[in-house]
Amino acid sequence: MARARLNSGNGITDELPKTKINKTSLRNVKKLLRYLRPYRLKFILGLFFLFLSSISLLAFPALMGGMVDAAQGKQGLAFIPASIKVIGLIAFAILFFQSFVSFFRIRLFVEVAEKTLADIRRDTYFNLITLPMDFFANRRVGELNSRLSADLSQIQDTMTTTFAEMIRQSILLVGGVSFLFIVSVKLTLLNLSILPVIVIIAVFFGKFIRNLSRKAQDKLAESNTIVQETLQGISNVKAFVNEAYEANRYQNSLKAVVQLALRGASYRGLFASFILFCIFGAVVSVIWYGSSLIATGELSVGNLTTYIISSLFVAGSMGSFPELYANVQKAVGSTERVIELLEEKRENVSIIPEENEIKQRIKGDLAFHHVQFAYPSRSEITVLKDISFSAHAGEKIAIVGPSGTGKSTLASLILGFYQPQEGDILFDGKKAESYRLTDIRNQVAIVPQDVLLFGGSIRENIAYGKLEADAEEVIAAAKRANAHDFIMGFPEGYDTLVGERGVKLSGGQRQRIAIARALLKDPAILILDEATSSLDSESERLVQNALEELMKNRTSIIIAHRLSTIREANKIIVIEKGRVIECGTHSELIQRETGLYRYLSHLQQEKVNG
Ligand SMILES: Nc1ncnc2c1ncn2[C@@H]1O[C@H](COP(=O)(O)OP(=O)(O)OP(=O)(O)O)[C@@H](O)[C@H]1O
Repeated sequence: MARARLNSGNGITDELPKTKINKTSLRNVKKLLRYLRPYRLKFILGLFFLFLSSISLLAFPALMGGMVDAAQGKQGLAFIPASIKVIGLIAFAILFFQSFVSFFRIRLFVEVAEKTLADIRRDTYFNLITLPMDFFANRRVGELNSRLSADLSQIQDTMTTTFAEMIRQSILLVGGVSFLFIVSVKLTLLNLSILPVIVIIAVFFGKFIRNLSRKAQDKLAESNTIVQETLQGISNVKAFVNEAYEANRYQNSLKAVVQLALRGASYRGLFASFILFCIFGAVVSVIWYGSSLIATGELSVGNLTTYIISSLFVAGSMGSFPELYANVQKAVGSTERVIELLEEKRENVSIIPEENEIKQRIKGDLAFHHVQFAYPSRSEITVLKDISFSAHAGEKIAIVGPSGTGKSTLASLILGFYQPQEGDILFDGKKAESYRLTDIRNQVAIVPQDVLLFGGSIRENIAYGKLEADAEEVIAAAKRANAHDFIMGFPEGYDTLVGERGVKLSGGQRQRIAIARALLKDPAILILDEATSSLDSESERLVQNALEELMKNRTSIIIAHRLSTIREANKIIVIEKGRVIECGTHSELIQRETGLYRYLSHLQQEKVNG
């Protein structure tokens, strides 16, 4: 039974796994329920309205029965008037009251759930962005994001709908069954005697059928994979003239789907017939037995009406419980995952801007002292081995080496994304650990290889380096980064939107925006991860000039791919397989007959000349 969604959840929760409800999972639910606390008064009021609306619904079977009896002049219940008209008016009054109360119940529940969920969403996001890099290295971020939003929607759904529905259906069930007993013990016992048999068969059979249909779905997914694979690799299929082979493979797979589906259909048909038989069998039995009780004067027609309406309530609530329970199980699973994320160990970074202000200034001396590092997710491979070097404030240090030797890893360590397992990184002669993480990151800037811009305006993207910067500062930085002219060339100037990830700008333009951003940040230490993809020579010159401007008066660590750009560096460090194998100035290194730097340098020279 699909219920209308009452909240802002995105409804992709169908595939969420169910979780067993036990002590541990309930403890997690309790933890998450803390988020309800600020809204508890509204929540309790909502519960009260829910209670009122459910209770008032229970008056209907008695009123309807009373009305039928009143029509025959036999209305004998003390709490119901004898006039049809009065009963009808009371029924409408209750109906009106019920609608009125329901409105407030829904309004309150949705408000509480929306606000609570917004708080949980906010906290999970805050937590997520302050988690260490290693957390993200081990997960696919897109998957994490969609899973998280599915989990939160499930929790939201449960809070707004499932929870209320469970309470309502429980009240209707208890009230309904009580009515059944009050009206006729004999009839109720007859009903209840058949019920367990139906329930047991339905539960077992239902599980069996669900299994079958899951298998059919899996098979269908398999056959879809064939289509996807062959279309993606269509050139292979054609080059090997394997169209017939693939067509046959697909046809066989489809056959298997149909076979499984047909098997499922037989059982499903059997099951449906059985359930229909049971439902109508129960109706016929009740009316049959009820009529015979009317004939002997043990029951009035009104009583039978009350009985039938009450049993509809009871059947309805019984029928809704499996789905409601399944939803609760899913929500418990979701809660577990959300709590897991909320309890994940965070980096020491605050989300309050004032707390991240620089407390300890860094002048710009940087040193690596016997640093050894392996990524936590791949601890068996030591990426950096015994790395030592030093840079005085204001110097230019170039890091050179073949691809995959650990140059970017070195940059990550400077930024404190990871901590070395052995050795120390020193800023102004003091160990990195003696600084707050935010002090280091606030005074180190990186201009990465692939500049990623956020989807806002150019102005916002530059100001990302210093959020409090005013318009003049942004323009000054853009001018120094050789970006002002091209920005002013756009009709909207600094308000031009850069498109998702900055796709509307060229590579060189994006780089100059990143340089302007770093200029605004004005760091003591700059890390420059040189772009491998080459720009055209004019763009290259503009970027290079901007970089020279950026490197002035600060320590610069240049991860260089084009050796022509680092001739002036104070020191060139050559890394191979995670070790420093050469270190010196360009003129020193180029003289080493068998040196790697000399070899790489010649190689690039040949490429340029050739
Ligand atoms: N997050 C990570 N988790 C595990 N291993 C990683 C991670 N990032 C990089 N590595 C591994 O560490 C090694 C060094 O990578 P790194 O990116 O530092 O090399 P690089 O010298 O910068 O290469 P390039 O010049 O191609 O950019 C590689 O073997 C890489 O596979």
